[in-house]
Amino acid sequence: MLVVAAALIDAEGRVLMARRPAGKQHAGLWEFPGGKVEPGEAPKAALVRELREELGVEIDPDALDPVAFSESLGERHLVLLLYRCRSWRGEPRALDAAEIRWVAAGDLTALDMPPADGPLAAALAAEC
Ligand SMILES: Nc1nc2c([nH]c(=O)n2[C@H]2C[C@H](O)[C@@H](COP(=O)(O)OP(=O)(O)OP(=O)(O)O)O2)c(=O)[nH]1
Repeated sequence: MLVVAAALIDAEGRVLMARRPAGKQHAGLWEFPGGKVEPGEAPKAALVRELREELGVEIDPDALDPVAFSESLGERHLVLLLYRCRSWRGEPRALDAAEIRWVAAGDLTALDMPPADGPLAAALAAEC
């Protein structure tokens, strides 16, 4: 399963994190907004679509820069691609998540996250 996710970074260098809603796998854990790439879909196009659906923001695919990827061998083999984004249109809203929060880069690794996210948060924090 290929999953794309974004670190939206604001002017203060904080990262937007989303808490997974009840009833879903990893409920209550903090994740980077994003979702599954559909068959035949380009990764960046999938991420633009997911951020529109989940946060109500519009993003130019050219504003997405790859940061790192990680893999997790759970029930399903997951490959998670993380992109960085510093510009978008609209104010992010929690349309899908239980909650969204701006988090200082240095505080990211303290959040409870799905297993695949830890290495990505560390890579992002090291660059910010
Ligand atoms: N969006 C996102 N998903 C992540 C992260 N880390 C991680 O393990 N995942 C997993 C959780 C899910 O199994 C999958 C993303 O799928 P999703 O959020 O589109 O779909 P879902 O299973 O929650 O719900 P559904 O669309 O199948 O109903 O990737 C992350 O940082 N962001």
